Amino acid sequence: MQGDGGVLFLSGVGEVTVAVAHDGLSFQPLHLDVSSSCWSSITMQPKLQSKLQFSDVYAVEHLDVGPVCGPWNTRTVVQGKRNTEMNRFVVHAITRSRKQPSPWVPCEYMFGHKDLETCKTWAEHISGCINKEQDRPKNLMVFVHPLCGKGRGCKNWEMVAPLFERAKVKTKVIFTERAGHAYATLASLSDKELKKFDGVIAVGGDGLFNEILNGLLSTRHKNSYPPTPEGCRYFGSNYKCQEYTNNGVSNNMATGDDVNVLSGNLNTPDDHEPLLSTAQSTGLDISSSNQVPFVSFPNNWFRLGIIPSGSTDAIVLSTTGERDPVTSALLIILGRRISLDIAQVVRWKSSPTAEVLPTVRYAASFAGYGFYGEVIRESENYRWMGPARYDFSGTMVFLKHRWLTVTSELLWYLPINLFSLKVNNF
Ligand SMILES: Nc1ncnc2c1ncn2[C@@H]1O[C@H](COP(=O)(O)OP(=O)(O)OP(=O)(O)O)[C@@H](O)[C@H]1O
Repeated sequence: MQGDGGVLFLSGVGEVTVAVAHDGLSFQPLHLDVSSSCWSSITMQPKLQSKLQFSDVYAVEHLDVGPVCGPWNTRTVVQGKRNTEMNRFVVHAITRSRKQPSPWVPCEYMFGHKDLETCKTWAEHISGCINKEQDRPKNLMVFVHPLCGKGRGCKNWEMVAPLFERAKVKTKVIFTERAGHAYATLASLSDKELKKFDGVIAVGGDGLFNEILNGLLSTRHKNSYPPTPEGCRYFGSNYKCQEYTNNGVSNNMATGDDVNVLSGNLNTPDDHEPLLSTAQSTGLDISSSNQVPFVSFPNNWFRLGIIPSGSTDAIVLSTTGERDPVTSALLIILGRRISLDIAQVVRWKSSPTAEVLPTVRYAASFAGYGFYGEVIRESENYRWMGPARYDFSGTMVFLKHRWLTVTSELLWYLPINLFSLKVNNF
């Protein structure tokens, strides 16, 4: 490598002059009769580009001596069609898929050179450039729901895990064993532990994501509660309701007791919600359950991500727009983000001591009540049916024909950052 470029052998193209700019690489075939069709005539793998942005590169690997292909343009004889043995390194990037169902797929630019040191220098230089890319995660906590959707949670994780490994993103993987596992793990995780991670990934559907969201925010989102609706007065004094901020605490700092009061409240029997059963072990080393949180949300560093594997995947469809595990994994690794509005829903309920206490939920993308809530609750009894359970339980609930009277009011929205798609190259 000399200065800002040099000559390398690019697999499928032949000898190229490689120029390095601050934002990427560009390649120019050295022999002009290796025509531009070389870039587009490749049908065996995703199309290579004559320019490569560092923001699209997720890994660089040095390889041993081995074969590098000649030009794929079979009409040319310049470099020959045979493989040539040389020192190699591979630049792993993402590209739009031409043939596969995934909108984004990994693609490889394999470079070769007869000199080992030249190869090493190039690989190190490109690695250095991609390490300067901001906002990429280094350490992620991953929850995999084995029974989500059509039962593809584990398979989807197995499919994308090598991408994280190649990009040197560390992952702590937890396979959920029951409803509420992800919620309990995150809600009780010490902030010191949480700070070791750059984000949390759900390999599952909307329900698992919702557990993660609630587990993270339940003790760490600090804001005054939204104004109480008129109806609250029926349970007690409105003033009393307003006194609480999130975590069941007043404007003063949280105490362990306050947090426990709310946790107890979350688990009242009339909730019947799987995401809030927190009694069993979480599988993580929790240092303190009475912690005073110092990680608070919203913040700019912590990210959430979804590898879509559920029955409906509504949140992924409203972020990346694609229900594709590989696309999501690549966008997560590259640190692409989009902001997602989160709604906080507070229900005021009277406790056995007649005190009015808040029950708090967070929702992304959509929140349901009444018919929708009943369908979701009913459908959990038929998980073995797969996604068809929603049609079945929808019919069942419809036939029950229950009436509910509801008044609703939009309270407020909190934007938090999510991993996902930045509209770029689309
Ligand atoms: N190991 C488990 N066994 C039983 N239930 C689980 C387990 N892990 C998580 N759950 C619960 O299953 C619920 C649904 O999971 P998830 O959202 O991943 O799949 P889905 O319902 O098929 O997808 P979608 O929500 O997109 O329709 C979650 O709310 C979670 O509480």
